[in-house]
Amino acid sequence: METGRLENGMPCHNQKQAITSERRELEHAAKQVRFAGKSSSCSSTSADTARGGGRGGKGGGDAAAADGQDINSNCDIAKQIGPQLKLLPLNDQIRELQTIIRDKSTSRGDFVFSADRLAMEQGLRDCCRSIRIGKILIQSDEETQKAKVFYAKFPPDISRRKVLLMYPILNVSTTSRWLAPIVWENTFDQTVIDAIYKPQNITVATTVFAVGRYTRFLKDLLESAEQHFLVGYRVHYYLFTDLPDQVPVVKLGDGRKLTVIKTESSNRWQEISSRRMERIEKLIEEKLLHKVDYMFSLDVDSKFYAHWGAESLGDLVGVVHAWFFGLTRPQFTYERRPKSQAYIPYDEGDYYYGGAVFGGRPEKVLKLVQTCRRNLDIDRANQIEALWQEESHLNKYFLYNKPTKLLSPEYLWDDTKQRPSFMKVVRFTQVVKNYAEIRPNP
Ligand SMILES: CC(=O)N[C@H]1[C@@H](OP(=O)(O)OP(=O)(O)OC[C@H]2O[C@@H](n3ccc(=O)[nH]c3=O)[C@H](O)[C@@H]2O)O[C@H](CO)[C@H](O)[C@@H]1O
Ligand SMILES: [Mn+2]
Repeated sequence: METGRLENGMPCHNQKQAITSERRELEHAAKQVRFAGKSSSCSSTSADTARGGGRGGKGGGDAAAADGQDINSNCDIAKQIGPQLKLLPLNDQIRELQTIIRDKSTSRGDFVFSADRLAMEQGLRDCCRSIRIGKILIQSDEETQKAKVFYAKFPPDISRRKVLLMYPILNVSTTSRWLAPIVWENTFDQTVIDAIYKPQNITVATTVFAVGRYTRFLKDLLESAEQHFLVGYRVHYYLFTDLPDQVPVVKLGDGRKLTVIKTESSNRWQEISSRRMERIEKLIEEKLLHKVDYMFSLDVDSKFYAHWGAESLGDLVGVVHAWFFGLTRPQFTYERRPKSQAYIPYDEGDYYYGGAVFGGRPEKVLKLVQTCRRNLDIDRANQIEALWQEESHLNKYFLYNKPTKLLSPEYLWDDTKQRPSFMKVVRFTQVVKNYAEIRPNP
């Protein structure tokens, strides 16, 4: 991609309009160059940061490189294509224009003025009448989930030309194929949601496991939860740990409770993570069924950064894993060995769900954890452990028992991953951790 021609060689017939200031704007707008269907521009210097860190060395790196929404992967693509591709960084002028058009108080006139400058096409046509413009529309195919060119019209000699790629429109999907909502910022009205749930005086049970050295995450998780997680609602934390002495004292808000449950340790992290299923099963049967309205299971190595409210509640709730959002089926790290109960063939699957967050009504979650626990037992008897332990089994369960509500990666981000521009808020994130230092085994 090359903009030099715009400033130097491009024949501009309408010289009167191409006054210096307009040219400068054109230049600035041209810097908004991005990939169609990709989220962000990037500079080559950020290309090597934040790759696959959250997956403990298995599977994640490749996935990150192919992630359509990942700012870093744009740079990887730039590297693959070679020096003939130039990515221009987002600058303050563009940010200013974007801020103006998103501001509720912007006047109609200012909106049109700024939107025109961002869109650029008319400006280019006015300025440079001989410029040839092509269009391309790429979307994921509903069936195969692969990128599909729906429409393309280019000048016939495009291969010989310098191409300025601009103004992609990026959409995130807000419903699944089975019409379950996918919760993103701006897809819900918090006032309406609270008006529905507050009068019901609901209680939300929340299970957290902190075994061995993972107790160190408790303070940040609980303190940030008190600031952001279902604030104003009754929340009952059930904290499973082998080290009750290490549970920090955290001041809880009104109507909020914490119960510590002593649990066994294990010398394998895979076991600790997987055994959550049977422990949650027992807890639901003994304490939660018909007593609480909703529940969540959360990873402890996490932190809340922003509002997580009643918009997250539903009969059966799953969250789209940050590293796999926007990827296609074959790239998901499902269990691929038919011998495992978690097996999912390459031509099946909807999303890759994170094991760190799931929830719903207790009776629905009970079915989920029972099924996963049974399948984990069968696998154990057959001496096979699914690639991502209970997360693999959870993905299998959600394939045949579709969640009624999906939370977007805003609800399960990863601190090692750069936030793409279309994602307005990070609500809950996996914190950076040194796996070798905190886990009982490699
Ligand atoms: C973001 C995400 O979806 N993470 C999932 C992923 O990797 P993660 O790397 O997030 O797994 P992890 O090390 O955080 O383990 C999952 C959870 O098990 C607990 N724990 C684990 C080890 C230990 O020594 N002590 C302890 O308490 C703790 O609550 C932790 O949050 O895959 C795991 C299964 O392999 C789980 O499904 C995680 O939820
Ligand atoms: Mn985790």
